[in-house]
Amino acid sequence: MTRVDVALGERSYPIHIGAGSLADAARWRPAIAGRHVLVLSNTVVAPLYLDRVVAGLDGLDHTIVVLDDGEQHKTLENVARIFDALAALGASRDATLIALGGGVVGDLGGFAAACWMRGIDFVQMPTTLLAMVDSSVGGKTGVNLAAGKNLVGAFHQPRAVFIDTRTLATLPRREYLAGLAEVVKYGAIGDAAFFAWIERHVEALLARDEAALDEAIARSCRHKAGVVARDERELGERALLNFGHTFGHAIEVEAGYGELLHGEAVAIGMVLAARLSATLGRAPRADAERLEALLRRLDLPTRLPAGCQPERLLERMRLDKKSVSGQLRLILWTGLGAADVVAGIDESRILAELENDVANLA
Ligand SMILES: NC(=O)c1ccc[n+]([C@@H]2O[C@H](COP(=O)([O-])OP(=O)(O)OC[C@H]3O[C@@H](n4cnc5c(N)ncnc54)[C@H](O)[C@@H]3O)[C@@H](O)[C@H]2O)c1
Ligand SMILES: O=C(O)C(=O)C[C@@H](O)[C@H](O)[C@H](O)COP(=O)(O)O
Ligand SMILES: [Zn+2]
Repeated sequence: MTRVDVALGERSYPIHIGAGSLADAARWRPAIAGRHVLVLSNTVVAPLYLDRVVAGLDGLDHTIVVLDDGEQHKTLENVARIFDALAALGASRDATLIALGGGVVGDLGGFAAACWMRGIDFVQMPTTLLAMVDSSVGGKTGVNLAAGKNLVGAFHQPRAVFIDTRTLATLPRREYLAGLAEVVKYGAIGDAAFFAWIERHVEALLARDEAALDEAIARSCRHKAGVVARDERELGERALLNFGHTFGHAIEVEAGYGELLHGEAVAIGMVLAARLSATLGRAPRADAERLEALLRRLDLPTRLPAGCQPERLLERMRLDKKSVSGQLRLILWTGLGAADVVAGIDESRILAELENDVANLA
């Protein structure tokens, strides 16, 4: 079992990484303070793993909410469903919400926990690679609107994160690869040595080799925990974790929620950000090519899907949460392992980069 701590004063919490932890209630049960527990999951994960968690809730009053599967269900309507279930349970302020599933369940459950009685405890039990390396850590919670990704949300840190790496055995390949995109992101934005490690371990990662996975998850969690501890509310450095996301979120919404996975859209977005950095003379083009080559080896998409309209993508990008007074701010890089926040980019340069991609000129 590996432990990584997120150091946030009185809101500090541990991330426990290891095989089999869901069935080991003695390990996670101490994270539950009160008598009331709501377990949130979805129609895919619940049949696989819910019984392990429920078996550990002996003596507590609990209820279960099972969401329909998919990004299109990360909605305010489903948050309201959770409130109804908490009300029916009679959940008081010392209640705990357990989010058992991928990033959709975690983001949505965390947001419901942030709102119920102005904030109750929540515990993350991530079951996708993406949720293990990224969404279960750091306390960004929220839901999508038709207008854009994660537009409604709150910062609300979990009490603890329990990563049972054994659950990855049932994760579909496409979902697994999407998680690897966020792993690559950590190397790209701040850890060139980790990037090189991923390059050397592509085959092991594709084969879901246990040792390689443990290393990738632990390094990713350590990276994110450090950034969150230094900048919990994204006033500075945390924005770098959004590398590829201004493009990526716009692509995700334009494609239609659930069509392109979050990690896939981020992969395309990171390549666009890297290429734009090169076009603006901020970074070597060879580094953009190296990033794209790695993502391709991981069988991730790196170019815009057919039918994407650059003008529409740019319009969507303007609603990005990093914009200030309507002015876009993008995470670009100066090369592999070094990203920064850039404001004041001429929008025509961004549009041209999108058009190049669509025309496959790159
Ligand atoms: N809060 C954050 O910091 C943060 C970070 C990154 C991404 N996100 C958000 O996370 C979401 C994406 O998360 P995701 O990629 O986990 O998607 P997801 O939650 O939709 O899960 C992916 C798919 O895998 C299935 N699944 C989950 N665990 C499984 C298992 N062990 N075996 C078999 N199937 C399993 C799910 O039912 C779903 O079909 C997006 O909404 C994104 O915006 C949030
Ligand atoms: O934790 C963060 O900070 C991130 O930006 C991590 C991202 O991978 C994640 O997709 C996050 O949900 C995006 O946040 P948003 O603020 O752009 O909605
Ligand atoms: Zn992301």
